[in-house]
Amino acid sequence: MSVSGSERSAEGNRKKRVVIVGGGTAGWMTASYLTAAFGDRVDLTVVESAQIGTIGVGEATFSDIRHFFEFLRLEESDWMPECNATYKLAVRFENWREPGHHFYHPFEQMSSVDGFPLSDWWLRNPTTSRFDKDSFVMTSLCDAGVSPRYLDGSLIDQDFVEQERDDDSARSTIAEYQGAQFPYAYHFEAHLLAKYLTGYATRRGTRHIVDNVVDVALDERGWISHVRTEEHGDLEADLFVDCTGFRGLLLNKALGEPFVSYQDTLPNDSAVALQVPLDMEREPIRPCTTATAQEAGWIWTIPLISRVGTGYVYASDYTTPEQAERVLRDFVGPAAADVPANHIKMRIGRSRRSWVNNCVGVGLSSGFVEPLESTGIFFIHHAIEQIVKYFPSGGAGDDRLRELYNRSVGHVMDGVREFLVLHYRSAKRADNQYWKDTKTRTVPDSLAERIEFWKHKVPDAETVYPYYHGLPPYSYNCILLGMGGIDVNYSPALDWANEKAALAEFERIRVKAEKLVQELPTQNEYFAAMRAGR
Ligand SMILES: Cc1cc2nc3c(=O)[nH]c(=O)nc-3n(C[C@H](O)[C@H](O)[C@H](O)COP(=O)(O)OP(=O)(O)OC[C@H]3O[C@@H](n4cnc5c(N)ncnc54)[C@H](O)[C@@H]3O)c2cc1C
Ligand SMILES: N[C@@H](Cc1c[nH]c2cc(Cl)ccc12)C(=O)O
Repeated sequence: MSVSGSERSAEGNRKKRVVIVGGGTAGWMTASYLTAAFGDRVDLTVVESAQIGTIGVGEATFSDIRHFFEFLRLEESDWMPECNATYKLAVRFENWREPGHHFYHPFEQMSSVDGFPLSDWWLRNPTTSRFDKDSFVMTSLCDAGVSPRYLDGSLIDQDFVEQERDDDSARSTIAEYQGAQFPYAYHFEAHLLAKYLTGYATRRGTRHIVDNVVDVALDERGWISHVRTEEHGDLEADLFVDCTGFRGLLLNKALGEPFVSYQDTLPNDSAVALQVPLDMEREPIRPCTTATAQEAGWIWTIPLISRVGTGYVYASDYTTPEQAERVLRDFVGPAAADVPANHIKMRIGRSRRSWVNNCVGVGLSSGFVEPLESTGIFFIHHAIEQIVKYFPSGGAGDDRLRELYNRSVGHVMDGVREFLVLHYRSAKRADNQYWKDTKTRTVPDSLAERIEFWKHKVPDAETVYPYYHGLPPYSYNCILLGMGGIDVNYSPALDWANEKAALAEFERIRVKAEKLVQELPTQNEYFAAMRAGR
């Protein structure tokens, strides 16, 4: 049966009621975005427990998150100081190849010369031993610890052109900006962002209830009719958003949607985190996330204003929480002596479907992979954009919209899973059982085949995971060439090609990096100026 446009708009015009259960980063990002998208044409409620805490460890993001802030019409100077935020130009991988080795995965598109990516040219004739330094300007900026903006706030000269916008301009989404690589992302305290967004959303009409949801009631069709709270009665809605974190209270527990584990290919299932004070007068704020390989996983280092978020992500099959905490404390040194450790058990994988009937899971309830490439908040942001894109009418087409949503969200997580598995499979390090097993553990089927292709032709759009999952082919090049455990060959055609233009491109990158390192302020200088109101 088809639904006419007028019938649909009549149903669509009724004010929709949305109840979001959970007030972590996912809950408040969703509330803020829906408010910004629909204004008071949608009736929004967020209910969060005062007893059940949120996950917040000091997070790193994708550069795409700027579209989220732009959608909310927020400037960096509005939210960054509130969230102890800093800039992230890359992920720096330490000791994944061998002790003392490091390389970067930067926010910078890799150039092509005569139709071949720079990685191919570099493999044919490595200018130095550092693929990342020869091919990307950002690598030098990270080593030098500088900000991607000058003290007057202007952005470094990149191919990317910042859009001029005024209050009436259209707002962009992630999908519209594929191809143009923005030069940086952020580090921030996710729980402070949730707090900031609480103010944003409630000032714009979102109802905020602090209470425990104690029951989720289903109607005869198996749809959620209401959630029951301890002190605020029953909350009814057209759409329920499950932002209850790893619990998946609505989606997994009440609706019984199965959780598909990724544990067979990504065994890290635990973390221990610390918030370490940082003396900004003396210590540099590195403009990158650092991922340092360890005996049973890796340690993240995320520089924030006045502190560093750090934690050890490990596989409980290979070490214990006590040993992991010891390794982390040794790594950080005396600065962590009085800081309490936060032990976290992670649920790795995704709900089979994230949207079931009138319930959609966003955040950890929908799915999570270990934070190696900082994808958690990207998953949330992507999911919210898709909710708006596939927002239900209440009519007969909704099944199809949900199906499209589930495909899109499933592809993003499955694609990211492949990308992360590649990190372990391609890491040269094999000095203990944990690292040896990364070479023999099963990988997602198609990845095994892709790796065989990549040995002879560096990753491009034709050979990476074929659906949108946030990561461009150049990211795969960075990991393969940086990790060093899989032999990658250059395209044979380059033996007959003239490399003059490629050598000129490497030289252009070197000169540009040298110039920017001279000119740019350090992150410490930049954020001191921002916080002083510039
Ligand atoms: C170790 C680790 C490191 C991470 N690092 C990064 C990173 O670098 N980059 C990144 O992008 N992401 C990272 N993430 C992910 C990121 O922290 C989360 O995606 C993000 O915080 C969203 O969490 P959430 O809102 O889904 O869940 P939570 O923060 O767990 O929030 C759950 C909410 O549900 C509420 N709730 C639960 N049950 C009930 C109930 N019965 N009644 C009422 N309310 C209830 C709670 O009160 C809480 O408000 C990391 C995660 C982990 C575990
Ligand atoms: N579109 C994403 C993907 C991305 C491109 N380069 C990087 C580098 C790193 Cl460290 C993470 C993510 C990415 C984005 O632009 O954020």
